Amino acid sequence: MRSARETTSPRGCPGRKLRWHAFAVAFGMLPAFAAVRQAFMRVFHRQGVCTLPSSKLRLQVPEGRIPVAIVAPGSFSPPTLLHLRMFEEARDALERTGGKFKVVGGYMSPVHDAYGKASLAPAHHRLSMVEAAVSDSDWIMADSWECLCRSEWTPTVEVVSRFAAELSKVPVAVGSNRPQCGKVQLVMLCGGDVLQSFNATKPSGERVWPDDDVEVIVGQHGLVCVGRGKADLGAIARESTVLGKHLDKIVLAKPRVLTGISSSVVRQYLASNQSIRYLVHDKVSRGLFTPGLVHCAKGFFVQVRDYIFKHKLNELPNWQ
Ligand SMILES: Nc1ncnc2c1ncn2[C@@H]1O[C@H](COP(=O)(O)OP(=O)(O)OP(=O)(O)O)[C@@H](O)[C@H]1O
Ligand SMILES: NC(=O)c1ccc[n+]([C@@H]2O[C@H](COP(=O)(O)O)[C@@H](O)[C@H]2O)c1
Repeated sequence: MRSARETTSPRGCPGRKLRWHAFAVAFGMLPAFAAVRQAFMRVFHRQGVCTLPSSKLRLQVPEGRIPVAIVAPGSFSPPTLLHLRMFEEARDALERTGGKFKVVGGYMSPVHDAYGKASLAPAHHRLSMVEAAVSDSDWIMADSWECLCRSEWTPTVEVVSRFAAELSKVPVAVGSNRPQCGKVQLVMLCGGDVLQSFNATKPSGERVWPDDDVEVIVGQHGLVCVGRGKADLGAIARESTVLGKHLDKIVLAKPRVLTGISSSVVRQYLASNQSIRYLVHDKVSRGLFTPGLVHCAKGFFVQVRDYIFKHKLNELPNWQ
């Protein structure tokens, strides 16, 4: 497998972008500078700080295979081992689908703080934890565009479309053909709860996911969904008007092992001062990835504990 690091990037000068990115990340690790970092990332967006990471992309796939990249939008507050496991399940499911696809890379895209869920740790902490969680994966990457390079929450359809547009600039070789742009197909990755939410309506009567958005995400790109519980995902997809039209674009993965691990469970462990080891990647739980991450992980712990202290909670806070 050739990696993008060994090749000349189609978008030129990756070294310079990486140095800028390293500076931006190091700078933003200091919590006091979080807002400055966001502004900094936005200002330098045009200069390449927020360009798509491509170092782990596979640039060659076997003859007859469609190169596919996977993007999982989510809160990742914090990222758990099951988020990583979800990517492995999704890749296996896609590559099993009639030997049609070859997965060339995966992206975790933490949502912007402005999404407004009370359980969101600040974006720079979540991004750093995601970066730590994927640090020893040879194919999953963390992308900062959605959480740090935008000034507000971005509907997922736009996130997915931006990934597709960026990946269309990456030349990939199929078999012995010369590398060509526009070959990579993008699919969104989600858990069964998100698939169910495609049919959900807010108390205001508004759809959680507008049908037009689902039409683009699933109909134009594709969806791989990993079961989290006993829900019959096939039935959910068939019974939905918009999903039902695109069953050929939906791949369902049914993990052999189900656990109740979720970010909320991890937050509850943290809140009650219990170990979170083996629920999250070790580098996330120990915060030993970089000096920056020590800060980040401590920041996250301190946030939760401060909350408990401040509110004199004897019980677990309801962070959901
Ligand atoms: N155990 C799991 N199996 C399959 N998908 C999962 C699992 N945990 C999370 N996901 C999926 O990962 C994506 C991001 O999830 P998110 O960051 O909201 O995590 P979460 O564990 O559901 O968080 P929370 O507990 O805070 O609601 C979503 O598509 C979600 O369905
Ligand atoms: N209409 C939309 O684009 C839409 C709706 C709900 C959730 N989402 C995304 O789904 C992800 C998970 O959100 P929840 O944790 O609320 O399920 C987030 O990245 C969020 O941006 C998008």
